[in-house]
Amino acid sequence: MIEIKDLHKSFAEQDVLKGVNFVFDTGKTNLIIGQSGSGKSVLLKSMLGLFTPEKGTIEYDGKPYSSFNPEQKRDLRKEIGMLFQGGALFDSMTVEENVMFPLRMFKKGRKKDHLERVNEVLERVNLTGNGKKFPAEISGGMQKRVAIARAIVNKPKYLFCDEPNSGLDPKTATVIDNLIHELTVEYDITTVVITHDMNSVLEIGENIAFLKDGVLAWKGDKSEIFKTDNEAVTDFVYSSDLFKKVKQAQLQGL
Ligand SMILES: Nc1ncnc2c1ncn2[C@@H]1O[C@H](COP(=O)(O)OP(=O)(O)OP(=O)(O)O)[C@@H](O)[C@H]1O
Repeated sequence: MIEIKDLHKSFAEQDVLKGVNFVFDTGKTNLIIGQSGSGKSVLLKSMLGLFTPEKGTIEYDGKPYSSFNPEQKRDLRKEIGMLFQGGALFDSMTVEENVMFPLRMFKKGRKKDHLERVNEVLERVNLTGNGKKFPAEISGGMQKRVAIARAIVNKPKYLFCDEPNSGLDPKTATVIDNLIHELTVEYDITTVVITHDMNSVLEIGENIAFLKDGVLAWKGDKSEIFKTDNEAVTDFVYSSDLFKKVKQAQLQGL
C-alpha cells in the first residue's frame, strides 16, 4: 500500500500538486487519470523520489519516504518495477538481455540462475522462444510485454506504469491491461497506472484517482465513475466516445 498525505509540489511560481491525499491499494490496479497538465506525472515522480515535495508525506507500507536513509531508498528502488511510456527497451540488446538488465543491476547471482528467471517471466508474458530476438524484430505489443517482463523480473512489491497503452491498437491495449491486472493480483503488487485511455478505466479501474489542476477532484472505481455527477469527471470522461456509448446503454437499461 502506498499512502499519499497532503502532498504539495511546486515549480517556481506554479503550484502543481495542491494537497493530494490518496491510498494506492495492494493487489489492485490503481489508476491516476486527468487532463494533460493536471499533475499525474509529477505525482508519480514524487512517489519515485525524483521530486521532493514541499509538504506532505508518501508512505510505503506505513513508512514515510522522507524518513528513509540513502540505503533504504536504494532498497525501495529495488522493489519498484517501472514500465515507461513507449516501453523504453534497449534496441542494441536482445529481449533476453533487456529483461535480464534489472537482475544484473540489483541482484547478485550466477548468469545461469538469472537466465532461468528471465525465461520464467518471458513464459509468463507469452514470449517463450523470443529471447534471442531484438526489439526491432518484434511487434509493438510484444515489445510492451518484454517491458512488462523486465518490470516484474525482480518480483517488485510496487509496479509503476506510465501510459502503458500508448501507441497500441485497442485490442492489443486490452491484452496489456489485462496482463498488468493479472500480474498485480498474482504477485499481490501495488500497481499504479497513469492513463488517458478510457478503455483502461473500464477494464482495470479498480481504484481511480482523478486529478484536476493538482487536486484530487474525485476517487472511485470503474462502476462508480458512471454514476458520479462530479462535473469535472463527467466533462473528462464523456469526451470519450466509448463512455458516451456505455452511459447511453445504461440509461436505456441495456
Ligand atoms: N520539472 C518540471 N519543472 C517545472 N515544471 C514542471 C516540471 N514537471 C512538470 N511541470 C509542470 O507541472 C504541471 C503538471 O505536469 P505533469 O507532467 O504532471 O502533467 P500530466 O498530468 O502528467 O500531463 P500529461 O498527461 O500531458 O503527461 C505542468 O504544468 C508542467 O509544466
